[in-house]
Formats: sequence, C-alpha cells, structure tokens
Amino acid sequence: MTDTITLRRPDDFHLHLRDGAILEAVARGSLDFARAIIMPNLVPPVVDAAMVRSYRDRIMTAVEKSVPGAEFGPLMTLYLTDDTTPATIDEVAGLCTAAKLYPAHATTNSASGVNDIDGLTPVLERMAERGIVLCIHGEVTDHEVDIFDREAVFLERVLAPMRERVPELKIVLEHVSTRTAIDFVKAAGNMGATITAHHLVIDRNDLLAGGIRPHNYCLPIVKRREDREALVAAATGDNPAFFFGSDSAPHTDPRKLGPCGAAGCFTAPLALAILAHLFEAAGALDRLEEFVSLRGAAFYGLPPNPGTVTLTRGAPVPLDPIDTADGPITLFNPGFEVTWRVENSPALDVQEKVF
Ligand SMILES: NC(=O)N[C@@H](CC(=O)O)C(=O)O
Ligand SMILES: [Zn+2]
Ligand SMILES: [Zn+2]
Repeated sequence: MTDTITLRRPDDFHLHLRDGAILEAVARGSLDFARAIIMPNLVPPVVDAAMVRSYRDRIMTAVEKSVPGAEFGPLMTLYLTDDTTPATIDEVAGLCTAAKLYPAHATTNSASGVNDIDGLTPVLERMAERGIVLCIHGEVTDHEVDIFDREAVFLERVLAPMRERVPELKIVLEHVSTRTAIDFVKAAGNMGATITAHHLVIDRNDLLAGGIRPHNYCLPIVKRREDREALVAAATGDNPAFFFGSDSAPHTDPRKLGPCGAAGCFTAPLALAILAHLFEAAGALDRLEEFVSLRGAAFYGLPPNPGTVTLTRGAPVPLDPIDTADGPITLFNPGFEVTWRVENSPALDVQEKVF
C-alpha cells in the first residue's frame, strides 16, 4: 500500500468561485489546481468582455490576498443568453476559453440563460470558428420531465440535434450524472465530459435515504448507484473524453438549509483527496493523473502544467464549515474519512481562516 502519490499539477475544468466575500473565502480552496474553468453564473451573469475582464481581476486579487505569490490561471467563460450575438463572441475571443450554455432556469443563477437554443446557432457557429469551447449544463427544464430524467432527455432532444447543426463545435457536457450520458459521450466525436468528485462518491440514497441531506443536493441531481458506477468506470477507464471538473459550488448554510435549498456541493478543498481515495479503492491510482492533470488539458488544447502536487496519507482531515462574511459554508462530506491530503496545500487552511 502506497502512502504518497505525486501527480503533475492538476486542473479543475468546472469551478464556481462566486464573488465578493465568498470569493475571498473560497479562492484558496482551489489553489491545489493550477488552472480552472471559471463558471460565469454570477448575479448579474458575466455576459460581455468588460464583465469577463473585471471578474478575472477580482479573482486574481482574491487569490493574491489569500496566498501571496500563488500561481493560478483562471480560464474565463462567457455566459450565453438569448441576446448573445456572434459579435459578442468576437469580442471575447482571446479572453474566454469557453462559453457556457445554461438552459434558462435549469440550475443556480440560470434565470438569464437561453430559452431559444435553436436561435443560438449563429453564435455557436462563430464559437466553432474562433476556437471557443461550448460548456453545457445538459438538462431540460420542462416541468413535466422528471428531475431524474432531465439529463437523458436533454441529450436526445437538444444535444443530438445541436451537434448535427454545428458539428465542428467542441462541446463539453458538464457534470455528467448518468450511464446514458457516458454512453452518449463515448459514441460522439468532438466531445468531452467533466465528472465531479461528488457524483463519483454519492448516489440518491446518500441524498434521501434515512433523512434528507441538503449538502448532498446538487444539479444534476445524483442518480442511482448503477449510474455512479458508470461514472467511476469512465473516470478510471482509458477514454480521454472524460476528465475532472469539480463543479465545486459553495452556498452559505442559510441558503442550503432553508425551505427551498440551493443546489451545489462545496468540494474544492477536498476534491483531490476524495479522488485519491476513490481511485485507490477502484484499484486505479495509476489513472488519477490522467483524469485530473492530462486529459482535460489535452481536450482544451492546453499544455500540461509544470510542477507537481504530492498527496500523503495521514490522520482524517476535519470537515468543519468555513466562515465567511456572508455566513458559514459547509464542506462536502463524502461519507468516508478523508485521509489523503495535499502536502503544503493552502486549500485546507480555508477552514482555519476567518475572513
Ligand atoms: N451544480 C449545482 O448544483 N449548482 C451550481 C450550478 C451548476 O453547475 O449547475 C451553482 O452555481 O450553485
Ligand atoms: Zn450545471
Ligand atoms: Zn457548476
């Protein structure tokens, strides 16, 4: 049994850093990662070049304030709306790595998302020309579609026709949650998919059996055990289309625990340790570096990061909530003791800092 794991420094291809006091509190939690695709679902959303630049500056300021000299590259994204035009795409080319499609009302802060996805075709065509990746929250929003089926229905009704309309566009299906999505991505070309740490370790029993656990509520909602097993097989398998995106999505406890709790799991500070545990249990530690450090970069056409991180096994990491000026944020609890930790990591100090 090995007690240390050294990996090329990883990337997080789906991250919510938020803004203001929460950004300041959570930024250090992502500094095990060299780069991250930064989600644009702020209020108001990040819809043009000026907003992208200013958000990028706020992130770099928060990173520098948390850990002076820390090296971190935010890969910025544009939030697509019904009003996005090909000219907006030209404006953000060179500034944004990707643009994000939220079907309107599909998830947290998606009210300004896209209602008319067909109408977006000229924008998608321009993205393909300019080499901007499309990241998708892949769920339909129709009230009649069961929440557990919304990803599968999206693939058939929305994603398959979109790929036919704009076959040259590089697409990442974010936070896949079903066996159906894994099979879809395997069969498609020009597509990648991110898998989160939480979708790899919990299923709907961990959300609902024996009492409701709001901190395990995220979108897409966690599915059946067999779906989770398909995700684990994809993450630990050899298909380069599947790579890590934490979808770490902090909300304060009052927002998670109220009568209409917000969707999102705050995983970033623990993500690598959770993945190490899972890959070890699956007998696939030799694949961890591919999943967190190599495949996503290759998909996005980025060089792998210089430098390494080393994880060591030790006493269980405490999972206390972190304090922010807006209220406490509870860390995701994977349901097992987290005994791996990144050496010299600023990420876990997130709990020791009071902001
Ligand atoms: N995943 C979530 O449950 N929530 C995310 C939004 C998203 O990624 O869908 C958030 O911003 O809170
Ligand atoms: Zn999403
Ligand atoms: Zn997300």
